[in-house]
Amino acid sequence: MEFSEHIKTANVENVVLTRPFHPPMKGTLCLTGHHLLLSGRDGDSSTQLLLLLRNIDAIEKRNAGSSGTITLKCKDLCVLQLDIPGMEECLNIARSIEALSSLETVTEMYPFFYRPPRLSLQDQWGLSSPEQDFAHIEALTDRWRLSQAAKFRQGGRFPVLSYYHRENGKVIMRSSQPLTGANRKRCKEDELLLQAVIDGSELGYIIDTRSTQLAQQARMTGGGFESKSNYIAWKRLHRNLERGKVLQESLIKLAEACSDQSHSMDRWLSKLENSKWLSHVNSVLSTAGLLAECVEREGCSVLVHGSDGTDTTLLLTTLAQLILEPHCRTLSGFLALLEREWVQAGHPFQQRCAHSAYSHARLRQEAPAFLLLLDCVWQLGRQFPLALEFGEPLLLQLARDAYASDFGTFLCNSDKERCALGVKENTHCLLQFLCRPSERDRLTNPLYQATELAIWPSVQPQALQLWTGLFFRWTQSAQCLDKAREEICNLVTQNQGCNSFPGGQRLVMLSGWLRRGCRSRARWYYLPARVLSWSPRQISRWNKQDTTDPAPLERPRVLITGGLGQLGVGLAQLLRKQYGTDNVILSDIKKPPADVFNSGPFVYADVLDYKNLRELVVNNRITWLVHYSALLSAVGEANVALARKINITGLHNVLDLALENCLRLFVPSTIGAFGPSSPRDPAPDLCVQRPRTIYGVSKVHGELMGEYLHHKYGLDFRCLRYPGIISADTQPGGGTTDYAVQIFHDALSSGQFECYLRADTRLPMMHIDDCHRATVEFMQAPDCQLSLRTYNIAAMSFTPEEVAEEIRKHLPNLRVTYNPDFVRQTIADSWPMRFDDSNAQRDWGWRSLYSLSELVVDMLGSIREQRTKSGLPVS
Ligand SMILES: NC(=O)C1=CN([C@@H]2O[C@H](COP(=O)(O)OP(=O)(O)OC[C@H]3O[C@@H](n4cnc5c(N)ncnc54)[C@H](O)[C@@H]3O)[C@@H](O)[C@H]2O)C=CC1
Ligand SMILES: CC(=O)[C@H](N)C(=O)O
Repeated sequence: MEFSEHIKTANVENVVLTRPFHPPMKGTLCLTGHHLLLSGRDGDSSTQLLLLLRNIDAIEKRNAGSSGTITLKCKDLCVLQLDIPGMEECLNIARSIEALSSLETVTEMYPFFYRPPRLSLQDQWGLSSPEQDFAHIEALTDRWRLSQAAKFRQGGRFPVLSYYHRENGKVIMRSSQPLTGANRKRCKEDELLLQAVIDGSELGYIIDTRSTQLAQQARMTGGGFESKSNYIAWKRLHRNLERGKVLQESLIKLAEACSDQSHSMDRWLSKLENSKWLSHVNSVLSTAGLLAECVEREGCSVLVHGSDGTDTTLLLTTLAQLILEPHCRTLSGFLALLEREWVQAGHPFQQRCAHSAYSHARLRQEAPAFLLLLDCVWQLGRQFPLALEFGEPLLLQLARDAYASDFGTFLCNSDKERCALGVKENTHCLLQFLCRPSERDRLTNPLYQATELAIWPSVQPQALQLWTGLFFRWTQSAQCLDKAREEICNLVTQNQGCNSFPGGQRLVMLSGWLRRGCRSRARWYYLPARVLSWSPRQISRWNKQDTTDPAPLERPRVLITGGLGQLGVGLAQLLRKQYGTDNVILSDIKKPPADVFNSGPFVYADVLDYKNLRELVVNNRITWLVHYSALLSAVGEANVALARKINITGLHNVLDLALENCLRLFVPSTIGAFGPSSPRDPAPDLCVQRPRTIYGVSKVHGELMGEYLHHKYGLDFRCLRYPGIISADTQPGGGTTDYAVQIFHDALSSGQFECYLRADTRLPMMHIDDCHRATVEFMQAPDCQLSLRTYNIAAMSFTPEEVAEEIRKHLPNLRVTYNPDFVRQTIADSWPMRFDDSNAQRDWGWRSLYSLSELVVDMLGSIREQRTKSGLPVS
């Protein structure tokens, strides 16, 4: 049938179009085989609407007198209304649209007629070439075996390589379910194929995207799963991901909720929840995280499948690659990934995207699996604003083109069908087109900064948001989003012209401003991370820039590791006063005393147990991490292996966590990070650092790692070099400066003190209150005020003799003897005598409050009070 046979009325005058964000437009409507065109005048200028008929999901007609109204509900969720004079014209137009928007013959569809000026049909179709990508990997098996294995898998989808981890050599494979059936059939070739992937000693995982129950039920219809006894080295994990009708209904409910602006808050929230769309996003992202974790962290190969291997399987393999593989996060890498994992892998686009959310037609094979993928990618981009080279415009275009496109990429249900119908010879490839330099500007993320690290998505409830750019696109103006993007582009350009910061740091600072706000430089920058999500609702809420109080949501959630030592409890007290008791969690591997346990949240956390730490951070929505766990100088020298483990391995765990979860990380360093070859009086921030203790070596390592990750990946790393800390309420944990605490206790208990350092050993010291205040002030300092990531802080400097002399002003009978301990004396002799902290004073206004005489008064007063309360004698 010719197109013209579907068109009874081709032109109608005086049609009025009503559409979102435009005034009504009157003009001439014209219908062609593939488009609806409305040309009219808007004031002095002529305007046009050109709508691809395939984009129309549902048509609703209404007659009123001699005219009629047609409502067109589009697959991209836009809703248009046409008021057409003449009832017959209206009916004819509606009938034509109904017929032409649902053409079934692929070669009649618009991509076969689309011939834009600068594109040639000779242009190559393929972006990715699996043969080339995986050329370095040995072929796993021969053709015959493959054909046997293919017969054993649904639709012939035998396990194929999807991703190869270059560092550990592990792979992600995908397939369909094995056809074991009720008789538990097996296939030697399939078993050998999987066995060939892992050598005998290893374990592999099979992630089955169905629940155990569904997988078992599949046996009744000829499908099934890999039994433990036949696939000995493979461990099956079942994760129930929704598919098909359930997903489609979820999209329909969500679109319905989003299109009605009259909902009250309660109704909106309940409709949103009812749609379960965000739960699907959550399940998919969590399972993709699990898949990536199996490969990267556990070092295991993984096979993924559900039933057909063409929907949920592809969601997981695509997202895992985005999480793990930096190249997939570039524009061309991502498009090649989509081509490989969706177009070539045989996602049935034509069936799945036949209808979108508005159609009244009976559901057949529709399911928004691809849309769900794009939503998950959007969530990743929102959580890691610098990590993806492409931005939201690309995702929106893909979402639209999957349903209705000028290009042939998403036609048909498999590559085989595409080849049979000559799609590649007779249509243009969208993915190829999007890679053209002319498109890049529009599609790239101005903040992009490549990172080699995996980007682990957070799936805690607050981390996932509704993709308003897609679902509210036609109900809320996106103007402010465009403006925000424009401003970001300007900022990036301006920053590129600013020579005062090295290239990488400029962007990091920019993102820091955008995320946290830098009030000291310019109010304008006080746009928190949410702006990067382009969410109109939030922009208007957060754009109130005049307030100087931190927004309540900006309150940090703090975790302190090693919190039961000399310093942790006091810091927690101070932070809790400012941010609320529940927002500060102390942790340690020791049992807390009752008063600490009762004063606020406490959890067990071993810094060597990465998983547990990660759980704590994720479950408690931690945003600041204070890493206090360590073995101090004297104890460390007595147990080098343990010190290395806790101080270095523990630190690496914390660094990884902080990077993954965008935490502000505080790691204290020490006067012990200097050695005999460093300037000693005073020691500046930057100088030779060659410490001679494992404690000092681990601290220098920490300073350098943190600074490196800051410069390379933007980690918000902050480090203060503390002097010896003097406290009355808590005991020091085995350092070289501990004598300066013990002397007060002994002075008040026995009046005698034996010092393990020589009388003239001068070291920098500080009252614990100053130490805590410095830490909190430094943590609160805006990024842009910090010219360094590691600062010395100083207060006073004294020898044992001098402090004893000061104590004698209050306790004249104090007797001090000196019996130097070789290890601690050697350590102390290698440390600075004084600290230069002028950078901290200049950059973020650091000042100590306690002098030696004030410290002595405070220490004696506090310890005296403690002893009296406990009924102990006071000398
Ligand atoms: N107290 C001082 O004079 C100075 C301290 N610092 C640094 O400040 C931080 C805190 O110091 P303090 O409180 O004095 O130390 P501390 O030795 O009193 O406390 C360290 C805490 O770490 C905990 N810990 C040990 N192994 C652990 C593990 N595997 N997982 C979790 N926790 C573990 C211990 O149970 C202990 O409660 C340390 O990093 C230290 O190097 C730096 C300079 C001076
Ligand atoms: C100064 C320190 O780092 C600590 N108190 C120690 O003496 O080890």
